[in-house]
Amino acid sequence: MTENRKIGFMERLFGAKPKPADPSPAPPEAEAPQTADRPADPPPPPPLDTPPLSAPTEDRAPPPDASTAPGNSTDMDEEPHGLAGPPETTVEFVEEVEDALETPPEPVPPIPAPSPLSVAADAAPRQNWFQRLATGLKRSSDQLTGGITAVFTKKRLDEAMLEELEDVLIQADFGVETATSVTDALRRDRFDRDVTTAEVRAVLAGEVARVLAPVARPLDIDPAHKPFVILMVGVNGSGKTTTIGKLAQKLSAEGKSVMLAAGDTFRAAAIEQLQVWGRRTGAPVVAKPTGADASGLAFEAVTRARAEGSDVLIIDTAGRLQNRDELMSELEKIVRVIKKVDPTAPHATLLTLDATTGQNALSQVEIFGRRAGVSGLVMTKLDGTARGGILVSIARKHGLPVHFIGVGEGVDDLEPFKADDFARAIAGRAE
Ligand SMILES: Nc1nc2c(ncn2[C@@H]2O[C@H](COP(=O)(O)OP(=O)(O)OP(=O)(O)O)[C@@H](O)[C@H]2O)c(=O)[nH]1
Repeated sequence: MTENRKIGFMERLFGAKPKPADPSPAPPEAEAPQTADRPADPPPPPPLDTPPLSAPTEDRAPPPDASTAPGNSTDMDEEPHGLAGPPETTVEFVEEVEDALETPPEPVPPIPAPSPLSVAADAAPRQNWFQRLATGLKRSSDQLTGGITAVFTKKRLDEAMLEELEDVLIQADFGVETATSVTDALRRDRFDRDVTTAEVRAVLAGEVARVLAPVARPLDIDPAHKPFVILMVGVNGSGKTTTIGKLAQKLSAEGKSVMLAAGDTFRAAAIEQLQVWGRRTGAPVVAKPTGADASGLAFEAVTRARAEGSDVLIIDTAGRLQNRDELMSELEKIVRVIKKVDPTAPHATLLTLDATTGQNALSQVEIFGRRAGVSGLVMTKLDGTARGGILVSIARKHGLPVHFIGVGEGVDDLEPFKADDFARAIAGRAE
């Protein structure tokens, strides 16, 4: 019987009822003309789902303009990626950046980043984190609940229902192993007995929590390192800069002195975006004019943070696709140069993963891990996908710590990752 089931399962995977196309094959290398300093990045892999709430997924089309968060937009944002002569090369701009470097920023009390989501949240009664998590994961949980309800039309659990459930879970990106462990557990405990959808969701939540518990690890800022250097890496538009802002806010609120480094020297808008976050959180920002060498900037930033006794230095980097060898080499160089100032740094290299990129995230973890020595993950935009199960696939395959997850653009929408909460929210067990 098991044998029959396995054959049926493979057929369903690759045969009569295939899973939707896997976007993981890397997009072809851009053959478009390259700029003198740096090739224009091809767009990041397309999301599998309908675009999320507002601007975010738009940002991942070329150019990867990250600055659509209110307060961050500039005229420059309209510039196509890589076009010559943007205003950031003007004397005024350069002076502005240099002035910003010279003038110590006035301490500004941290204010939450305004966003359509946080504004809406302010109007409504304030949600606690679990409620926001459950709201953020609603697309995923609705899709799952709908799929499970459609499968469990009969009371008594039979093999056909288990096979269909396996499909539902695989299509939600939980991965084959998690899907089979859920159905194996149900087969073992419930076969030929009455089962409700709530019981199925409870089994799913249990399995998800079991897989995620070992990777749900907080980001430990070791005070022995001063500064504790965090390098933020990821593909274009995955949420690096926004995550840096949210992290800076959290760390400042804990009483740590934070310095930021605008290492995405390729985009003026990214530099400005970080400066806005710096003003909001009272963190000084080390920046250079667009086009400056990113590793040189990282060197300066570590040197300055050390001289000023900062507790934490967070270095932004330009978004890059993992299959762009020369850009990944540039990242390796940044790491090498940081080590010249402090051989133990970076103390954390965080990969931000956009949950809407689906299966491609697996290859991002693998290649960024190999080239940049990723120490932990931040998964953003879980609110923009119905396939939040991808986090479970990544945890099972790579076992890297997941420090934070993002379920919105607001400053409160990033929280330390907790396996149980995530499991309950995604399985629609918000009670
Ligand atoms: N809905 C939602 N949007 C998010 C989340 N995190 C980030 N964003 C949005 O995603 C967009 C891109 O974020 P950025 O932080 O600029 O991304 P980036 O990785 O720095 O981008 P590049 O510098 O182009 O590589 C912005 O509009 C953010 O507001 C999240 O958890 N949920």
